[in-house]
Order: sequence, then C-alpha cells, then structure tokens
Amino acid sequence: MPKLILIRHGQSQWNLENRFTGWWDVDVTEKGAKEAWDAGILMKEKGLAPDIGFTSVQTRAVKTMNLALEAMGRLWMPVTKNWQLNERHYGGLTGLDKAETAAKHGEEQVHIWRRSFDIPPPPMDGDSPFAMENDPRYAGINIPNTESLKDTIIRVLPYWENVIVPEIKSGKQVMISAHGNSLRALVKHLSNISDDDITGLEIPTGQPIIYELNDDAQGGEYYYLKD
Ligand SMILES: O=C(O)[C@H](O)COP(=O)(O)O
Repeated sequence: MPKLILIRHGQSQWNLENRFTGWWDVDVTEKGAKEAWDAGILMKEKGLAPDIGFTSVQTRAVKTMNLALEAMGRLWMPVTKNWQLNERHYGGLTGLDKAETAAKHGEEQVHIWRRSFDIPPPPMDGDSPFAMENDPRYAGINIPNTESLKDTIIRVLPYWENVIVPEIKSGKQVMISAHGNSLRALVKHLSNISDDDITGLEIPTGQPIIYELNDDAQGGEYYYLKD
C-alpha cells in the first residue's frame, strides 16, 4: 500500500509570536528548523523513503521540506512548489496578534474565523502592508483577499487530484510539506471528515502524519509517526 507523508512546517516566527500569518511569508524559528530536522531523522529511522515531494511556495514549508530531506540524506529528491498548497489566506487578520484580536472581537468570533468551515475572515484591504500583489511568486495568480477552509479546499483538491494522485498511482511515495489549514483541507478529504467535525482538528507543527493509501490513492485512518 502506498504511504503518504504529510508534514506541517516547523514552528514559524509568527507561530511563536501568536500572529495570524496566512499567505504572509515568515521563516521558521530555530525551534521550527529543529522540528523539521528531527522529523527527517524520525522518518529515516522508521524506514520511510519518499520519492517525490510537494510544498507550497512559502518559505516555512519549503525550508521544512529541505531540512527534513537533508536529515534523511535525500536532498536530491525532486520537489515541486505550488501556491495551491499555501496556507489559507487570513485576509484582514493577517499580521494581527491572535490574543489581542480575541480580546477585541471575542473568543467566539475569533474561533469562527479560525475554525468554521465556510465563514472567511474579513477581507484584506488593497492598501494593507501585507498585500502580496507585487510578489513575483504570485505573478499571474488571482490572489484571494481572504479564504475560509472551504475556499482553501477548492484550490487544494484540484492540485491533489490532478498532480499528486497520479504520482501516487504510479507507485511513488509522496511527501507533502504544507500548512495547518491546507493540510486540514487534505485530511478532511482523505479521512472523509464532516464540515462540522473538521472544526475540531488541529495539526501540530513538524510532526509527520502517515496515511496508508489504497491503490486508488484513497485514505481513511492516519497516524502520527512519533506514536
Ligand atoms: O496562518 C496562521 O496563522 C497559522 O499558520 C494557522 O493559524 P490557525 O491555527 O489560527 O488557523
């Protein structure tokens, strides 16, 4: 049975500072880099040997992939980067402190923005210092100004189906380094989690998740490699 490896990037600077990040490009912290390296060591110890990798175009996910592969002695492995694996766009919340936002708008409202299935955060203003319109990595892409989990699923799943699934079906072990919410999108699909239940799923940083897929690249149960 083909194995699929999913990993959320190691701790980022804004995970540490408790700020909404979304598409803003922050680096991993020293702790995050160690999480990524340790994940690679663990994967090697457990006998995993991915053939091909996919990441978002965001530094924290790309670095996590590279550090884990280096720790595994597989830095040579082909890796494709695509914006469709990016974190969900946090709209007008981008850059804000999560605790201060909860103090201002209430815990319940912030929980809805963070975890509801289809209610997006307020949109980002065009003149926001966090607007990404001039970022060359997004040239030609219709950058969203906010995204719910549902919106995230709408751009993650076509990439999964059209680009990643064919690699799995050809017998390759695939590793995906992505983000809390782009991975929630994928796990929701693979494990058939309902719109209501997905609100309770949290994915920790730097911990490899393993799916034993069937030959049709369909999932079901997953486990954390450390367990
Ligand atoms: O974009 C972010 O802020 C984080 O990567 C994920 O944040 P969340 O847990 O608030 O969705």
